[in-house]
Amino acid sequence: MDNVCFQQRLRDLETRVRKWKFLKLGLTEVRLRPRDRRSTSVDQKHKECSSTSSSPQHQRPNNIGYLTSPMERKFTPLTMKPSPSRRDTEKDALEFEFLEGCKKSGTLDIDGVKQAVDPNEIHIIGLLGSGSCGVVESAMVRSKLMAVKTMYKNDNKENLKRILRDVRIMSLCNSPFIVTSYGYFMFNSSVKICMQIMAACCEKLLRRIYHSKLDFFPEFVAGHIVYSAISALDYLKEKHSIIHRDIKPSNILFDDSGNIKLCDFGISGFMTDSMSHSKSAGCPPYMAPERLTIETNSKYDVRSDVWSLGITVYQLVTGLYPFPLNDMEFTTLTIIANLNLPSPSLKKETTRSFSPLFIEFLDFCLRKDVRERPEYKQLMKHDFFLDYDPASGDYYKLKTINGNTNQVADWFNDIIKRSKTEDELKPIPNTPCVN
Ligand SMILES: Nc1ncnc2c1ncn2[C@@H]1O[C@H](COP(=O)(O)OP(=O)(O)OP(=O)(O)O)[C@@H](O)[C@H]1O
Repeated sequence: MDNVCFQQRLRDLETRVRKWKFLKLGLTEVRLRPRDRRSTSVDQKHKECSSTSSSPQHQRPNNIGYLTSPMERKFTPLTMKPSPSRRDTEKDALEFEFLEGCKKSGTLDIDGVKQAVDPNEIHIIGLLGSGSCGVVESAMVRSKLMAVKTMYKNDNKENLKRILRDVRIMSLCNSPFIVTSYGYFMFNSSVKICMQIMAACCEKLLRRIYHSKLDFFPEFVAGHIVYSAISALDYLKEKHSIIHRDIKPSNILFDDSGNIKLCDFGISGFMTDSMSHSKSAGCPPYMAPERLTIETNSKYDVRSDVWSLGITVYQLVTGLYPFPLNDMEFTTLTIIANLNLPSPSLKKETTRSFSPLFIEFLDFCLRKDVRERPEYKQLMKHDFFLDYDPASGDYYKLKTINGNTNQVADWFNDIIKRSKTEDELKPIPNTPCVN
């Protein structure tokens, strides 16, 4: 290998590792900062209620830096700090969008009625989950049970971008396969999105199943997940030119009636020419090979989400992440990105049997070479997808065979009954720990 080629390869590898480390250290640190945790208290919420009028630009930054470990702070070179005289126009635009958003803050659409709600009327009941950007809690607002996602604003531009994207996209969407937003509240240092409450995400369900030694997701549930997720992703693409970019088990939710919906648009992107041009971080273990390669990671399309859905479904039906994780993280990404190494396939699965249609469908989703991977419209013509389409006769046949009106709801409620809530927090070996 000549020297130029070797140097290029080294830079490539270094960038990939830095991206993953950034996600794991940087964003996770933000989630765990005690200062942020404190601000979830009811007192803090009340303090913030009247704070939307003052400009966030005149505030002191509420954190010292994005990477918050003392080591990282100590060694941040001074030259990395932007000069105060140089204006960051993108950040100014984001702050402006934030202030504009404040105008609609507090107007909730509850059961078709738009109403001005005071933040004091949010009565938190308990924690539903937490992610890299905030916490989700159940709450009662004017007699309506809802999920309230609180995201903390800091001085970091990426953090602000992420919050605004989540708010904007949640407000735009109107699909039975996407969690409904009722509205939001914007404060100086945090944002709350009020949304439809769901019963559990696939990640929690998988943990319950694993620790209670139950059977992993059956094929028919995987079929409903595929149908709902692809319908949601196709809606986002066709109606709003949006690519999700963060498909993984924790972002696919079930309600008690067996409905399956997508959530979390914090790192979604708007596409131009059907391509995404942003390098925003996603969750590396679920990222498509083309997103892990330096030459292509700034230009990719919806087929990257098809890959992430394939990995997610593979994991749900087998209980296993299909790549080795017990090695260095870097090695996992290299195996995914190497097109010469084979893709995972349910064909090789020995402990459970799946229909040839399902195996073929997942093989299509998991084609490493993006040029060979189908887009949504092609997947929607596949017989496995059509079997779960309510407009197709086969779906109803499936229901009658089992003499059951809602098999997914029955399966879901049975898992909840036979497993323990505390298992939702226990990780599964050899599976990415993303929340
Ligand atoms: N509407 C909802 N109803 C019930 N639970 C929810 C709802 N939305 C989210 N959750 C729970 O909260 C968890 C975290 O939510 P979310 O993924 O939106 O946060 P996040 O900070 O954007 O996370 P990350 O980016 O790490 O995926 C979810 O995995 C899910 O378990």
